[in-house]
Amino acid sequence: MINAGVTGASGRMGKLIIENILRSEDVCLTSAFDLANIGKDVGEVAQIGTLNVPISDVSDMESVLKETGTQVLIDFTIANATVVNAPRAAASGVSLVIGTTGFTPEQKKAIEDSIVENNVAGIISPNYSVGVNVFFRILKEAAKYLSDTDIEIIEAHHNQKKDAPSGTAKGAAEVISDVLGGKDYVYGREGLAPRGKEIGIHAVRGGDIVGDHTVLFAGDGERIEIKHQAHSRQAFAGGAVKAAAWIGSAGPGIYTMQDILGL
Ligand SMILES: NC(=O)C1=CN([C@@H]2O[C@H](COP(=O)(O)OP(=O)(O)OC[C@H]3O[C@@H](n4cnc5c(N)ncnc54)[C@H](OP(=O)(O)O)[C@@H]3O)[C@@H](O)[C@H]2O)C=CC1
Ligand SMILES: O=C(O)C1=N[C@H](C(=O)O)C[C@H](O)C1
Repeated sequence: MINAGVTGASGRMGKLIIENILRSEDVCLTSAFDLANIGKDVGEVAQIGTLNVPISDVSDMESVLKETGTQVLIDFTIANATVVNAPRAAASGVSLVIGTTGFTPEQKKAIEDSIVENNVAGIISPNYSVGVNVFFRILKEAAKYLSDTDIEIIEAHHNQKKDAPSGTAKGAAEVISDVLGGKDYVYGREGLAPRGKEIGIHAVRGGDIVGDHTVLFAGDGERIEIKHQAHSRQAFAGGAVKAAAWIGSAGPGIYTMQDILGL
């Protein structure tokens, strides 16, 4: 059994991850952190019954992780918080499953460095669903044969999402760019904006859309659209708990969802 903590425990993803941990035979909830509801039982906040795990203030992170024997921290918060909290957990010898998106390249590198320097295991993935990771794999194949087409990525999410474009859209662009030997990205277009060889990336925000990603390869006289749609956050939460079970028994290093899913 792996002892897991959850940061962002009162958030949309945090609450669902806690529900998934309760159903898991491999992962056990030992700690929870957030900005609000400090001291309240995390199960009561998530409206799933008393769990006897209080929500702790992140300022007490090191002592709480130690006292509770937490081995893996699952973090779905916001980039500016993760870049501070994840290295603190790593320095306490705790492995990391990071779902937060919106990092700058420097923030992502700082977290990766903390994983390596502290000899823990860690994964930073913009999307823990099986489907999106298969979608990435399909994009890698498609890009090999469609290098002459115009490539556009369109993502749509709910109106509460803070970062844009999504981490998954940026991940899709990276997969394609790697195959094509490096591409420039253009985020949206306005005014005089003739198309070049870039990958266009476009973000739509509205209502309760869970997460749609479409990659368009448009050529002369034809086009291919490759699309993933999440119907429920369960697709992400289930994957994050699976990753925690895997990371908790892995050796030190930085891993990907491809490693965990065997893709
Ligand atoms: N990788 C994946 O598969 C997925 C990734 N995500 C990403 O996960 C992140 C969270 O998404 P979501 O759950 O929808 O967002 P929410 O805003 O619902 O949840 C985030 C939670 O983190 C809390 N928080 C903010 N700052 C801190 C901090 N310093 N310490 C502890 N807790 C903090 C927030 O508190 P408060 O509200 O008070 O600010 C909130 O409770 C986003 O970056 C999103 O893009 C989402 C879905 C899937
Ligand atoms: O904020 C969300 O909701 C989501 N964020 C992730 C992202 O930015 O790619 C993953 C998913 O699409 C939902």
